[in-house]
Amino acid sequence: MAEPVGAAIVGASGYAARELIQILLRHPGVKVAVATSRQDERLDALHPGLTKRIDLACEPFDADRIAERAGYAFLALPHTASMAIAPSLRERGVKVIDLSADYRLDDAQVYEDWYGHEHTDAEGLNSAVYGLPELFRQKIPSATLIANPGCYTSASILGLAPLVAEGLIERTGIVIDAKSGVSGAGRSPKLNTHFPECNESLSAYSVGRHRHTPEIDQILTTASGGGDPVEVIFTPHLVPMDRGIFATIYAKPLGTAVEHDLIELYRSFYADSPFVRVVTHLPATKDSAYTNFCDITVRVVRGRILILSCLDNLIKGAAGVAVQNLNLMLGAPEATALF
Ligand SMILES: NC(=O)C1=CN([C@@H]2O[C@H](COP(=O)(O)OP(=O)(O)OC[C@H]3O[C@@H](n4cnc5c(N)ncnc54)[C@H](OP(=O)(O)O)[C@@H]3O)[C@@H](O)[C@H]2O)C=CC1
Ligand SMILES: CC(=O)N[C@@H](CCC(=O)OP(=O)(O)O)C(=O)O
Repeated sequence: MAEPVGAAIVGASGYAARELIQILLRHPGVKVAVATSRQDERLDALHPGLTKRIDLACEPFDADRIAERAGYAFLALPHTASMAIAPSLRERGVKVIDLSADYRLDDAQVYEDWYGHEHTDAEGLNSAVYGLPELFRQKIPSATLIANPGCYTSASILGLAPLVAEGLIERTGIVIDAKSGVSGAGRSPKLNTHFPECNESLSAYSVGRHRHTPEIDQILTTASGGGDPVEVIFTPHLVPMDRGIFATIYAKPLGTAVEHDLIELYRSFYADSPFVRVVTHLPATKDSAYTNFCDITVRVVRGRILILSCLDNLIKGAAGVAVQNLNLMLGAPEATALF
């Protein structure tokens, strides 16, 4: 049997990193060979809930040491931290799957406008492939840098892609009312995710200015085949639950919409996508929690199309899709280690 490929987890103490490690520990073709952290700790001390033991101590980030032991690096870092180190890995031949937002937007100026930071890796931005396999499966195997999608973004894009690809809805005025569990904000404590602040409370945030807006617009415009930009009104909410994203999406059809036909369209659009479940019941976050599934259904109400889309933010929204991307890059079955 071939030797497993080495993988590095950068930012090993975070939530997305924990899910990645958990998934990779059951991957037959991959060995977690390096974990880097600013914390001098063992992985099992950082993540006592891992269901399989891993005997690995974290080390400070060092591109040379990663390149010696790993062909692939997952960057589970905040945005700006990823683009500060991705070039050093790629120069050494390490393929990068970046979970942050640093390589998702095509245009450095749009990144600067929405993230408030200058983009410092133009070459990376040009070569990155957006890692949503359901739309870009053909491009991923040859990529050397994957821009893994955001969690709200995946739920929203997967919910809308069949309609924009078929030109069935108006391209502007699409409303995405989205909710996230608190783990979506990461493990580092912040005031709004402090228990007494968010427990027993539901709140909207970043109204009209959430950074996932241009990402959703960009990918849906591509999925529509180009032309006038698709524009969404995206409103995120924080919900006092650990995990899960739920997006309720409203779109105006260009002709008469028939629910049954739309369900058939979605089934056919995702026929080759093992992790999109087009369902007829109303989905709930509990049904996709801890899985790599995105559950979607469609309704027609008073002439509007409603799409309900939900997934686990840490798995289908982050670590699970990252492993889907790795599998495609390795030429392995896309679902390896994910069921
Ligand atoms: N949480 C979610 O649902 C999703 C998250 N993402 C994205 O994935 C990435 C990781 O998210 P998540 O795991 O939730 O975040 P966490 O805050 O849980 O973890 C991020 C880790 O990055 C390291 N880190 C933090 N700041 C810096 C810095 N300035 N320089 C270097 N390293 C730093 C820390 O690791 P250490 O202390 O070990 O060095 C930290 O634990 C982010 O870009 C996030 O936006 C994407 C989709 C969904
Ligand atoms: C609840 C919460 O705070 N969620 C995060 C999104 C998590 C995510 O997908 O972020 P990236 O685009 O950085 O990968 C937010 O709204 O910024």
